[in-house]
Amino acid sequence: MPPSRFAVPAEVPGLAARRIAADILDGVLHKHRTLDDQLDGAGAHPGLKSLADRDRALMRRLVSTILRKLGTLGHLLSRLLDRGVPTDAPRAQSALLIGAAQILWMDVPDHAAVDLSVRLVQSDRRAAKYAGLVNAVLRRCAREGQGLIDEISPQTLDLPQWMLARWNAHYGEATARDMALALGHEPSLDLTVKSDAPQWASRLHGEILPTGTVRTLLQGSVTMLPGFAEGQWWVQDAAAALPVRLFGDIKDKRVADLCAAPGGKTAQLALAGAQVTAVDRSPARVARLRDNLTRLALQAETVVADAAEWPAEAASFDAILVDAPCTSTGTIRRHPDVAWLRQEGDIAALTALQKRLLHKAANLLKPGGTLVYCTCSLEPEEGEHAIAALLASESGLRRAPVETSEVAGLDDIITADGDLRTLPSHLPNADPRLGGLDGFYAARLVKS
Ligand SMILES: C[S@@+](CC[C@H](N)C(=O)[O-])C[C@H]1O[C@@H](n2cnc3c(N)ncnc32)[C@H](O)[C@@H]1O
Repeated sequence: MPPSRFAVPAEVPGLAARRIAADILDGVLHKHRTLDDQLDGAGAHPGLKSLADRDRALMRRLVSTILRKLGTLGHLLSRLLDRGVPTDAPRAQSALLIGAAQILWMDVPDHAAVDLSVRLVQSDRRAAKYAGLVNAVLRRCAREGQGLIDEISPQTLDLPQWMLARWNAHYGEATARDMALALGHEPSLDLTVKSDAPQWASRLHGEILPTGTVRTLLQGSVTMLPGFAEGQWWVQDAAAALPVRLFGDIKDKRVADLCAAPGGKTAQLALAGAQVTAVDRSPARVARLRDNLTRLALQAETVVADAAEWPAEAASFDAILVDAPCTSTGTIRRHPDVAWLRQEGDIAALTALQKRLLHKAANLLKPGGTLVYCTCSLEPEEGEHAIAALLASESGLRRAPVETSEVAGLDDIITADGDLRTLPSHLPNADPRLGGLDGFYAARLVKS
């Protein structure tokens, strides 16, 4: 990205945030780059450094909203544009998406949304000729957009059709529809606290979920919130906090966390008093895990390795967690780019890796030890089917079904086999922003 793009003097307030939003959107939609990659770390958009916190939060919300409503926006723009969205100028497309999303779902005056999108195209060589079109279409969107959306069922448009078809087949159409509906809402911020949840719920204007997670609607940078710098909590979806609970009492037990970074579950294991070895293949992510543990004042040994090939001694761990890499379709609420970046063909490659990791875990586990396998995927191949295949091939393992009492009485998240299966539509709330869970699967197995 040439720096001259953001070095425009005396820029109109708010334009830099929209320009960065357009760049990041192009990154997801046309360059296959994840949001996380473009927002943090070495690959982060260079213009982010000069954005004020408020503009940065607005930009993030804008991009997330567009990705969450991409099918609806595509439908709407096709109704408002006689000849379709211009294909010879990506900036015209992103300016239309950005303008329409602000008009329909964000607290931005319509005239400002239109004006900023027109400026976005005017400052792009290829898109400048579409300034008049963008102006006219967005004005029409302000007048007619909501009416056009009310004519359709937007939630089923806002997911790739291959994904929706799989969920229809596995969960049934009614549940798949509820899941799609839940994914349309901006999620809460979920925190795992080290202790004294009531105090943190009160200080962070949140509530305590039955499972102990503190859930709040606070927005903006988490690093500015009370308790972050003091290491009193970490960000972790309420569903992601459940698999580690399945180990029960692990104080002083030797535990391997085989896909550990950035360390949300490692932190839970360390907090519970386990002697944790945290393994992850990615050096950069292990560095982040170490930083997180330092902030939280928790200890774990860290190893950078392919866990499936890790040369640790067989039968040497009391407990093993495999939080396997997966398609992450359960995290679309928090990572709406996942819906558009994933392909159905990704599932097969990931299930092959999950299988290798599971067999390694079975080998490293002591007799009598407990293995917890989990993924943040809604695809049965990465959950139920993976465990069925493992149990069929490893006769020394048996399932230890999860009891309702272990998950705060939430019986609808336990399957007939006794595994955990959380869905985005679970834990409903009258205020949808306070409801929902990431989609997780977890199974607990014991070695004889
Ligand atoms: C779902 S994330 C883990 C999240 C983590 N357990 C937490 O709670 O914060 C999966 C992790 O697996 C790591 N990974 C992928 N393939 C791996 C392999 N073969 N061996 C070890 N780690 C691997 C990725 O780098 C990624 O950090």
